Amino acid sequence: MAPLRPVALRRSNLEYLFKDLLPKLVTARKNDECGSIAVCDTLCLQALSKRIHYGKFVAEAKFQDAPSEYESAIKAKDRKLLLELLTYENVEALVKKRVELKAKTFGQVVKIDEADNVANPTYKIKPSFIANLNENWVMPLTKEVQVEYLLRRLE
Ligand SMILES: O=C(O)C(=O)C[C@]1(C(=O)O)C=C[C@@H](O)C=C1
Repeated sequence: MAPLRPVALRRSNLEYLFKDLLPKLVTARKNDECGSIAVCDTLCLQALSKRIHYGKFVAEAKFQDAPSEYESAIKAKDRKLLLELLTYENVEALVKKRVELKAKTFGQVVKIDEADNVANPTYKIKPSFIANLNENWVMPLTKEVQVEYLLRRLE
């Protein structure tokens, strides 16, 4: 397998993270929990980075499945074609549904009344927000990693 070099997050991604995403998730206010917040943020970013960089293993499997198709796109340095080859829209739709279901399951605020009836479910975070985040940010970055990996695959 070709060496797995890290693919750096581009400035535009960092800008998106701090200017667009975080303000949608949190409210700025003074508090004394900065240390714990920084630890949680770091764990989240590490998990995201791991998920995104697993794209390299997926790309390798895709390459081994159809080496000649990928080789010609790699030799032509054709990013657009590589992106087309490695994209499976049906898989992406399934992943999106699964992410939303997981966000519903794990983000549910579990409340029962005195008669043990489960109240209408409410969520700590809107499940569709997480699903859209995955669709618009995590999957495109995973694919970017796959393209970058494949472009170096024949070196
Ligand atoms: O499952 C794959 O084939 C992947 O490459 C992963 C992934 C994803 O990020 O979830 C990325 C690209 C594909 O279009 C579908 C899904």
